[in-house]
Amino acid sequence: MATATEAEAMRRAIALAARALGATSPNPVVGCVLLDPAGRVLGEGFHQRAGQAHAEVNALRDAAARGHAVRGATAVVTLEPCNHTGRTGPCAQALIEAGIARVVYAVADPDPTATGGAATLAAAGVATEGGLLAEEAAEGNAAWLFSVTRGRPQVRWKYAATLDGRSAAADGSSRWITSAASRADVHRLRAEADAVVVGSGTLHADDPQLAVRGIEGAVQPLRVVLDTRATIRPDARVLDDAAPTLVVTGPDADTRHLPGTEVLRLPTRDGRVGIPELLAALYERGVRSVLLEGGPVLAGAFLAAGAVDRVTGYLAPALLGAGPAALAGAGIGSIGEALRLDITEVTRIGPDLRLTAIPKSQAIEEN
Ligand SMILES: NC(=O)C1=CN([C@@H]2O[C@H](COP(=O)(O)OP(=O)(O)OC[C@H]3O[C@@H](n4cnc5c(N)ncnc54)[C@H](OP(=O)(O)O)[C@@H]3O)[C@@H](O)[C@H]2O)C=CC1
Ligand SMILES: Nc1c(N[C@@H]2O[C@H](COP(=O)(O)O)[C@@H](O)[C@H]2O)[nH]c(=O)[nH]c1=O
Repeated sequence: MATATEAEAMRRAIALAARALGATSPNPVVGCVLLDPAGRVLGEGFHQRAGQAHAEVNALRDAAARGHAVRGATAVVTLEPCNHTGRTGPCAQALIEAGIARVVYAVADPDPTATGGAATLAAAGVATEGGLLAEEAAEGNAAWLFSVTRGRPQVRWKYAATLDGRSAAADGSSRWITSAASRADVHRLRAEADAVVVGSGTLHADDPQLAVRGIEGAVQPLRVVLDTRATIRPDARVLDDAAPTLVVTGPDADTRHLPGTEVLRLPTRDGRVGIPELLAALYERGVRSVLLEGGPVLAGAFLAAGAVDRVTGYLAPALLGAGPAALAGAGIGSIGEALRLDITEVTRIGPDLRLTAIPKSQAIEEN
């Protein structure tokens, strides 16, 4: 049984892991704390970027830098230590070689190429225990765990609307519905995502930049524009150098006006870029989480494709009475077909409300 000190160390490891959310894909976020037999912290670390040292190795280095020997110590890790040699060596082996006597981890590694660390540790005589604070640790790694088991990124649809559910005014103007505080909060969502996606409608109406602003050290997500016929103008703000951008078109789009822009041609469905094809291609590029920023037509198409996994709505205390609804054309005709969600969070942000919700079907699956 894990001790209260180990549980406290796991909470710290989960917090450490969260610091790198949005920066590690295609890898998970992982945190690690090393304890001596009396429960004192010897070292701690987290995985900061794909290709760089894993959490366990950083914690071992931290202990060494602090002048602490780790032989006989306990490693508390948010994810089962990996068992494979990828860009870095296997962590299970590193822990064994360092003389770690006990490993307590939260979540088993579902990645078929990396799994098996617990068995390797146990075979080497290391006392190994999984499942400590598993739910909290899994929530911290939700997008990665989701994507690795399904082979597509997890999609969070974000929208801003008035209390009567309008996402733009009747004349098409929509800047700004929500407060500056809410819009700043959206930049945190962008920073946590690997890619931010909009359709050509939003592109032409808003000329959005879609980069993370105001968060120091944030890794910029890939900006993705779904533009079947490549109607984007070369001077669109989304093509500036603040972050990488991918313009996704149908197979026959004329892109001669976009020299130097990365274009991905995908098959169409009903004359528009295919969403399953898009998600598969993004996964292939290492994208594990997508922030879908609109607009209503594209959001409806994602919903119809069964590809809305999280919803974050910012509701402003304003009424419009006309103008597009937040979501259009999702192919839902009767109340029985409504996608039912569980609200998992409600927070006041300045004058607005932020709501987060998860489809009921996924909540059942994940419990
Ligand atoms: N309040 C908010 O949160 C937001 C509001 N808005 C507002 O919404 C309005 C724009 O809305 P909207 O036109 O819905 O914008 P979208 O960004 O949803 O763009 C829709 C267009 O995307 C293209 N597209 C490419 N592939 C697909 C696909 N598989 N499914 C659906 N569309 C696809 C289509 O054009 P094509 O095939 O020709 O490329 C389609 O017409 C603006 O007024 C904007 O200000 C926008 C975003 C957020
Ligand atoms: N109007 C509206 C939003 N609109 C979204 O923000 C995008 C603009 O991004 P950027 O150019 O980077 O600031 C825009 O295209 C649309 O996706 N978001 C909100 O949080 N609140 C708002 O009231």
